[in-house]
Amino acid sequence: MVRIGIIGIGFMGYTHFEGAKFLKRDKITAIATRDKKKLSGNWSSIQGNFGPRAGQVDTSDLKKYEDYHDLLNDPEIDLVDICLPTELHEKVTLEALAAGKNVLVEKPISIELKSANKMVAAAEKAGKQLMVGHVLPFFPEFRFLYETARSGRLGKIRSARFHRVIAPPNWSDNIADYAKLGGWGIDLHIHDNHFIGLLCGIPQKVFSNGVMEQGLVNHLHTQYVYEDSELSVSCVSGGIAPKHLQFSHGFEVIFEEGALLFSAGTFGGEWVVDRPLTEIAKSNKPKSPKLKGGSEWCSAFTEELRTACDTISKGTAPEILSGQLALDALKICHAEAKSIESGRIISVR
Ligand SMILES: NC(=O)C1=CN([C@@H]2O[C@H](COP(=O)(O)OP(=O)(O)OC[C@H]3O[C@@H](n4cnc5c(N)ncnc54)[C@H](OP(=O)(O)O)[C@@H]3O)[C@@H](O)[C@H]2O)C=CC1
Ligand SMILES: O=C1CO[C@H](CO)[C@@H](O)[C@@H]1O
Repeated sequence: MVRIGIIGIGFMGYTHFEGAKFLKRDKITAIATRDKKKLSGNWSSIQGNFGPRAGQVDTSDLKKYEDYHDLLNDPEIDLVDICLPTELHEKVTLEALAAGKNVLVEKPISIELKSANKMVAAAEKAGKQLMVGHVLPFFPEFRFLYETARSGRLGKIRSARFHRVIAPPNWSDNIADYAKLGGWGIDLHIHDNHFIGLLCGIPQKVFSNGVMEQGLVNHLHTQYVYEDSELSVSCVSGGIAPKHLQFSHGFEVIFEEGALLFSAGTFGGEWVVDRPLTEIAKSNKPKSPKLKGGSEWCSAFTEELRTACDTISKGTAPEILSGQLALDALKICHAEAKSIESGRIISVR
């Protein structure tokens, strides 16, 4: 059994906690929160932009720490799951690695490239796993797309178009702090850059235009430029949507032998799947493929945690959660900001 300790009980801490309930072998055994109410199980202040409001949680079987350093020093923790605000990712990751722990840290790895590089290097030096919680590939529709591309069943990808759009989030002071989070061009859109990197590889260059605010990307349209000039990849992402367009994401991917389409979001507080995953192969009629993974709101997080725990027990990190891919996704974000500012195509590498 891999024993997991969560640091930070906010939207993501709660989401990971719920996701972990569906793990068979591995378990959350400890939490660290500064909030006495949360230590006693009253998590009702937590509500993010998907999933239900948290309520009363049974914390009786858990080790409970008010100071996260005590969790880091607990020899009975195998994996530290850092669900803290982004500005604390570097500090707490380095502390956890120094304490001899394997780490799963929420996305984005950091907003600064220097700090992300430092984290990846520290994990290598410590001989511990640094995994970054890029959960998108664990969402059933995205997983299906990724697995279809890997299998070659529909041939090569010719065109891929993604979108991820939100209204400015407000479930905590931390998440409402656009500037501290690096703008939505990092905080939100890094999901797409990570997934696109996984699916199509890291692009050579990007060309973006969009809305910069306070020197950071708020909303953008990006064209990803690959050596293979026949591969067209683009994405629209950002945080300029109106209040009741809380969240929306999806894709249209055209392969040599077919297409996969998907679009869904939270509109006016309701989760709406406006285009369920649809496969249109060759001259076949559209069909809805059977999807893997659970159907709970937090199932993708269960899969992410299962993969992280398997990494600890097997010792090999999959590309999906690797610190390096998370760092490459951040490099794309920085290149996009430069492209918007300069009006030029910018090299990513
Ligand atoms: N993968 C995904 O889909 C998502 C990822 N995220 C990422 O997850 C991370 C956390 O975001 P989210 O959960 O929404 O944020 P929240 O603000 O909801 O939660 C963060 C928690 O961290 C703890 N915390 C805050 N400041 C400090 C501090 N100075 N010292 C110690 N603990 C602190 C608090 O927990 P406590 O009260 O327990 O001390 C707080 O509730 C971010 O990096 C964000 O980008 C966010 C949303 C979705
Ligand atoms: O997916 C997400 C939803 O929006 C949030 C606000 O940008 C992000 O932090 C998060 O990763």
